[in-house]
Formats: sequence, C-alpha cells, structure tokens
Amino acid sequence: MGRVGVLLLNLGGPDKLEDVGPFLYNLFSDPEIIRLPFRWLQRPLAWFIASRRVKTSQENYKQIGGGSPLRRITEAQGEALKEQLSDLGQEANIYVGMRYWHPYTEEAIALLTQDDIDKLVILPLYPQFSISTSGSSFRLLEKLWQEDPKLQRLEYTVIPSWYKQPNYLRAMADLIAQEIDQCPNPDEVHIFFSAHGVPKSYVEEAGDPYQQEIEECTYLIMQTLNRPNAHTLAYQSRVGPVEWLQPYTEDALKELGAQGVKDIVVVPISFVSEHIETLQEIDIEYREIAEEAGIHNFRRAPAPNTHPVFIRALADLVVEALEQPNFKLSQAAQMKKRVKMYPPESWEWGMTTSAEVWNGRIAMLGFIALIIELVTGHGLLHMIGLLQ
Ligand SMILES: C=CC1=C(C)c2cc3[nH]c(cc4nc(cc5[nH]c(cc1n2)c(C)c5CCC(=O)O)C(CCC(=O)O)=C4C)c(C)c3C=C
Ligand SMILES: [Fe+2]
Ligand SMILES: [Fe+2]
Repeated sequence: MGRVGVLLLNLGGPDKLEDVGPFLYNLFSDPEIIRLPFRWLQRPLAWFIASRRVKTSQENYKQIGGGSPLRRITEAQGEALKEQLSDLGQEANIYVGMRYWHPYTEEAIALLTQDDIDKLVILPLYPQFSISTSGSSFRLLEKLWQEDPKLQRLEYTVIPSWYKQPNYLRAMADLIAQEIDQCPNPDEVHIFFSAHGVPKSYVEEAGDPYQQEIEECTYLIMQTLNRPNAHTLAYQSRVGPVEWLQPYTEDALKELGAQGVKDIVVVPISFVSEHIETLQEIDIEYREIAEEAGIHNFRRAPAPNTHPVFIRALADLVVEALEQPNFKLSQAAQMKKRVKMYPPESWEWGMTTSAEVWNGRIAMLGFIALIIELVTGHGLLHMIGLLQ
C-alpha cells in the first residue's frame, strides 16, 4: 500500500463569538439542513434565520467559554488516530474537513491533493448516517470530485456509517459504566440516550436511515453494557416550527421525573466530541429541566473524544476499509430506501400530497414577501394601509 490519507469529516463550530453569525449562515444555507421547495429562497432565508438566532446562539457559546471546542478535539482525535494506526503498522496522513467552519472540507482537500496520497479513506465522525450530517458532507465531496480531474484520479473509499463497530460500542459502554458506578445504587440509575433530532419528514419522506440506526445503536450499546438498568431514547436540539423525531428530550425528562426517577445518566449518542450540544444544552439546559422535574442526581457520560478504545475503533475502521472493496461517494450519498425527495411538480386536485405541498409553497412565498416588507418598509400591506 502506498501513501494513505484519512479524511475525518465533521460539522465544525465557531472558534469565537464573532464567528457565530457566519457559521450559522453557512449551516442554514445548506439544503440538506433546511429543505426548501425553491433553491433561490435558500440564501435569503438562511440570512434571515441566522440573524434571528445569532444572539441566543452567542449567549450559549459564551456559557461554554466563547467558542466551540470541536476543532481542537477533532484535531486531537486525528493525532491519536495517526499514532494508533502507526502502532498497527499503517502509516497515514490525517486531514480534518469541517462542513460549515474552518478547517473547511475544501481546505482539507487542497492539502491532501498537494500531499500525493495514493489512497484516501473518508471517515465521517458521525457514527450514524443522516442526510443532514454525513449525507451533506458526501454531497459536497461529490461536487468537489466532479469539478477536479486530479481528485478523479485519486483512489478512495467511504465509510458511510459505523455505529455497530465493536470497539466504539465498548468505548460507549465503558463511559456509561464509569458514570453509573459513581452512583449510590448503580442498578437503579436510568440510562437516558439523548440523540440529536432531525425533522420527522427526513425519515418519513426522504428515507433518512438515521432513526433506525440510532435505535439499533442504542440497543447494541445496552447489550454491550450488559447491566440491568432501565433506559430511554429521546431526541434533542429541535430547531424551528416543524415536527422533529419524538419523544423530545425535555418532555421525556419531565415524564421520568413524574414517574419518580431520581438518578439518571444522560448519554449523548450522536456525537463523538464535546461541543455546544453536550456542554451547554445537556449540561446546563436539560440539567435544569431534570432537576425541576425532581431528578436530583443528573450525570452525563462524556463524549468519546480521545478515549483509547474509541480511537482504536477509528483505526480498525480505517484498516478494514483499506482491505475491503472501495465504496464510492455516489453510493454513500444515496438513500438506503429509494424514495422521491419531493411530491409531484404538477397540480393534482383534492386533498392530495401535491396540494399540501403547493399550499406550503404559496404560504412560504407569502411569508417571504412579509419578511421583505417588514425589512424594506415597502410592499402590498403598506400600499393598502395595513402596515405603516
Ligand atoms: C436546523 C437544523 C439542524 C439539523 C437537522 C441538525 C442536525 C444535526 N446536527 C448535528 C451535530 C451538530 N450540530 C451542531 C450545531 C448546530 N446544528 C444546528 C442545526 C441543526 N442540526 C444549529 C443551529 C447549530 C449551531 C448551534 C446552535 O445555534 O444551536 C454542531 C456543532 C456545535 C458546536 O460546538 O459548535 C454539531 C456537532 C447532528 C449529529 C445532527 C443530526 C443527526
Ligand atoms: Fe446540528
Ligand atoms: Fe443542533
């Protein structure tokens, strides 16, 4: 085997408070994050949503020290992975490519094309696949590949998702056991898996395998843990007005409190690094909700970060990927369940899906017109005197 490269993909996070606005704009500009019927609406809406969210988001980043630790932790994971691979006899260059902030995926690709890599392993740092995470990064990579003949000559393979990897499951079970064993009655502790949510339509309409992979991963971690504890799976971090996967973490915590549960260990199951959604959302916001609901012993299992068994899992994934037939980006970006992304473009009479979609589109246009009118002070409502 010639020179091997490993491209670690992650979402990225603002390094400092001034980065929060542009980071949010990048995130909401992604059609895999906000799925709109019209592409031209994407950027104005991204600007609008990012501007509305920036203050709250900055307040949250302030509470965790003024920026995201994601870059630092991902780079540390990369260094540990390089060392572990070397111990296994596989020398490799590691590159970090973030989707919405530095080091951007494009920057990582520029570096690795300079380095004359013979084979590249593309490894998303998301154990479970979702259209909104690994899927979005794969689509971006597909586009970069189409544009660059040098990349087209590079041999590569993709690891689409890896939530069943035995050492990953072992690392998660270790981290949970360490927390449980610090409680006075370890067997009585309720294990609360908090997965990142996605809109329900991703799963039900677009065929995102995310929910199924999360459910299977929860089951496999519980099997690996092999303890008698009760457990719950819920979904956190909902953004916007549409329905996301349920139960929501906040509701499930209140429900457990009402049932008399006093000790819980929260397990962040979609993430492999500490970041705003573990350090702020779980440790501060959900802790407060749990304590108000009567759950007084609230603990959280740390994210795997650079846990040696977890790093070994990443190394095993790379070694196995090098031995197996190559998996292409076009295969990885494809949904497992082949479904149409949007209902028909043409009108159908009656209470059909098509009618619902067109109603939604018309409502969206009205909403955008209203925003533009509120921002510019000109428009139909001003003309007819409803707005001054
Ligand atoms: C609006 C829709 C969003 C979807 C869908 C979504 C899915 C999703 N995200 C992660 C992991 C991360 N998200 C992070 C930040 C982040 N995500 C959203 C929105 C959606 N995520 C926002 C608005 C933000 C910014 C933070 C905020 O304002 O709340 C991060 C980085 C966090 C950091 O430390 O900077 C990660 C990582 C997963 C795993 C996922 C679906 C499976
Ligand atoms: Fe997110
Ligand atoms: Fe989020």
